[in-house]
Amino acid sequence: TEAGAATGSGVGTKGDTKTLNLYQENGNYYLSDVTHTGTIETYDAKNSTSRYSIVYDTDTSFTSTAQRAAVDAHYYADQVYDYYKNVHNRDSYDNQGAPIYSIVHYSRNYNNAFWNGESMVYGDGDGVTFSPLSGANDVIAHELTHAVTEKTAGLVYENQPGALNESFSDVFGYFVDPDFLMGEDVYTPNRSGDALRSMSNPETYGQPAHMNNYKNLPNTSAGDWGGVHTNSGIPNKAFYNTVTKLGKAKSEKIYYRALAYYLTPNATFADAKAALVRSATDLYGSTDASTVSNAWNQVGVY
Ligand SMILES: CCC(=O)Oc1c(C)cccc1C(=O)O
Ligand SMILES: [Ca+2]
Ligand SMILES: [Zn+2]
Repeated sequence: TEAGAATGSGVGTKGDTKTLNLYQENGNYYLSDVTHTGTIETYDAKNSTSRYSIVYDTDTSFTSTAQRAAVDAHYYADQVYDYYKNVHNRDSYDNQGAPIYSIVHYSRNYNNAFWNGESMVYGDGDGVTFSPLSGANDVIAHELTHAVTEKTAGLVYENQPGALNESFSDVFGYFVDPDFLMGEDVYTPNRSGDALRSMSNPETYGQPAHMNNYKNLPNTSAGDWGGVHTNSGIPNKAFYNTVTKLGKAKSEKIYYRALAYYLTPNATFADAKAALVRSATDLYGSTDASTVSNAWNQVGVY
């Protein structure tokens, strides 16, 4: 038969069955989703950090244990692509239909996920701190939003702009997975009810929720570039204050507008407040804008 799009199914990291968009050629079925402008493709690093090969099978069902992380990465990449297209009319992270690449089984016992400038990369976790990191849609949304941020505001990954970079990734993680926990589905598989971060109560996981507790860490790798994963608790709490008042529909338009039109690479928390207040004014007027302003006042950003 002619090569082209096919539909299949796979078993994810939680043992659940998911429908998959595939590409069929010469009797092989690839994790290559050709239903959008750019393809969405999923690769396997096989515990290496430099050699990847596209995941494929000789039939349309991806049910092996080794394929589970790839099934989730592929399915959730499509879900996050659809979120940005359907809600914000943004065609992939560059708004020009860039292909989206995911790499799973990166390294060994790797408790990390990251955007490497062209692909989302997921470790398998060590089974204690994390289970395979592609198993949570808020993680995929977080990573792909790093790519959106890079193509829009370009928030520099250090100090306050870096903490904003992190926060915007968590915020769009909320919009795709609307609960205030981040990474809860892959964090500590042997303990329930906890998470990597909490946006409603950042302090639960050691993050500040107010400027009075801003942590001045060194702008080094060891200092997490001025504590970008620590100080993001403050803008995350401001987001929590905003979305609990304005709701998801208004908040996602305000946050996307600020990210795509107003924020600049060296934005401080005060700049982010101003950008969000301006976006709220543009879209919904002064009452909602003052709600946003108060949300930031409450975390000590005046
Ligand atoms: C919610 C996703 C997330 O935070 O991924 C990271 C992990 C698990 C470790 C180190 C960095 C990141 C990141 O993407 O910032
Ligand atoms: Ca979540
Ligand atoms: Zn991040």
